[in-house]
Amino acid sequence: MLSRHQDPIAAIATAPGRGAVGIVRISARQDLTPIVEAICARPLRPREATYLPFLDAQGGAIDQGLALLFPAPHSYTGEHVLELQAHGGPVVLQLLLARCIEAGAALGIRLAEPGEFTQRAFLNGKLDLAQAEAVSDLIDASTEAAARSASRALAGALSHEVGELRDALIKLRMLVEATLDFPEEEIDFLQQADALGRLQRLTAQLDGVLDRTRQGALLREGIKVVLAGQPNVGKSSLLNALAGAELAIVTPIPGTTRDKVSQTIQIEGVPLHVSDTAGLRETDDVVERIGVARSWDAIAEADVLLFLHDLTRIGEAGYEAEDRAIGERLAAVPRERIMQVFNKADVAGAAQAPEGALTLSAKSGQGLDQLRRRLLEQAGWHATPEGLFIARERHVQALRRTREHLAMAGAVARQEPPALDLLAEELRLSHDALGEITGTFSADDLLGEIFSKFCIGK
Ligand SMILES: Nc1nc2c(c(=O)[nH]1)N(C=O)[C@@H](CNc1ccc(C(=O)N[C@@H](CCC(=O)O)C(=O)O)cc1)CN2
Ligand SMILES: Nc1nc2c(ncn2[C@@H]2O[C@H](COP(=O)(O)OP(=O)(O)OP(=O)(O)O)[C@@H](O)[C@H]2O)c(=O)[nH]1
Ligand SMILES: [Mg+2]
Repeated sequence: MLSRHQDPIAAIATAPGRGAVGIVRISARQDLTPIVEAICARPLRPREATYLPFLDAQGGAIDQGLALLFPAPHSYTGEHVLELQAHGGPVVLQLLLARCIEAGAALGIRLAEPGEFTQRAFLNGKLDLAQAEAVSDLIDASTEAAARSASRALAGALSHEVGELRDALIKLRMLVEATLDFPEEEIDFLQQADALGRLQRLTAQLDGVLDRTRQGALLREGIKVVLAGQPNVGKSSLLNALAGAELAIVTPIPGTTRDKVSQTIQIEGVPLHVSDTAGLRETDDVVERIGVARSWDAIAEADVLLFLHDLTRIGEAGYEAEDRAIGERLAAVPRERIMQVFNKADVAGAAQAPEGALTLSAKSGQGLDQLRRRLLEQAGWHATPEGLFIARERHVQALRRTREHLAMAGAVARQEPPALDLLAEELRLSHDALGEITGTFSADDLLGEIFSKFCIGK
């Protein structure tokens, strides 16, 4: 009995629907000659496109197209791969896929699961885990910046940076382990200083990679921006202005928005997931009350909370008391996440917002560019898109853990005399955390989770 990873697999490798051309592909450890004979009725030269009819079991043509055979290990998956490039209709591709399953029955062929081709490329050492993730990010990219940086990650940009860190870490580990192996020899002071120097350089290098990886993750995941404040201050107007579309209903009636309205917008290629919420106030209206409760839920999850105020109502006692009450309830939100923004500057005359707050008008658009800049700043975006690679929160977390263990190693190394076994252990843990990025050290459930998010056929 073969294990799951050893079954031959088949899938339609192009997006379902009507394309000009569609590809059905098969990947198998076993020689694919029986399937080639059945469907193509002639031998194929390796890696050479051959135009021929794809035959059904009765010898009739399902379609005419190009057949391409990639003998192992020189293929995408590292296994034997057969591609049948047919016309792109969904029915013809389904027929061709069913024919492949039928012709491969004796080999034990089955339909591929999501991401299974790429998972095999990973298992066979064609791609590391960060590159495999970049394949999925490239396909899912919704902006040019995301696509270009995913392509750089696929080409190995993140893997390369991680590889350099790993090499430096390995040298350091060897130094420490060598000293551990010869306990009778006195640890000389120079060697300890050397280890400390290496550790410091490695940490500085890691900080650089961590920063670029964080930028890459920002490009992929974006940030959650929540617009909150009293009714009628212009939250929905601001969402619409940022999105450039009439998404949320705007009226002069306080309490217009009852439910959260969300939209993803782009600023310099960074996705911002912006949510407009129901105005915060005490109310007897059952529906509005549920809406306000949802506003508070959204606030709790915001990366950036845009606390919106009405500049024309500054100095109004009731209005200001309400704002203070909201401010008190926001005490649980970390200060640095909150941005104070005063709206309706177009009709506010000489009214002044407090120091440090932004002033703008959702109606006239004044101040919006400054808001966009501040949002990017608040998100921690300072990258230039050139040379940037896409990354995931998972990579950032792994690098943080790598760094924490390096910091502990540093603390141990500075002790007199340093506890070498503890130092070695922290460096090992650091190395393991780093290995999670490229998958040299990854749990099976992590792999399952990553590949299951791919589309089928990839
Ligand atoms: N028709 C087709 N186009 C495609 C793919 C595919 O699978 N089929 N790809 C699927 O994602 C991407 C290209 N990825 C590929 C990666 C490696 C190999 C390959 O044959 N590798 C061999 C030989 C390398 C070489 O000649 O330099 C190897 O690694 O040994 C092919 C496609 C995008 N375009
Ligand atoms: N002059 C002016 N009017 C604005 C501006 N922004 C919003 N308004 C007006 O203020 C009123 C309320 O705007 P909304 O965007 O619905 O306010 P909101 O904060 O979403 O209100 P709720 O959904 O009730 O919480 C509408 O009449 C808008 O046209 C602005 O910048 N200038
Ligand atoms: Mg509203």
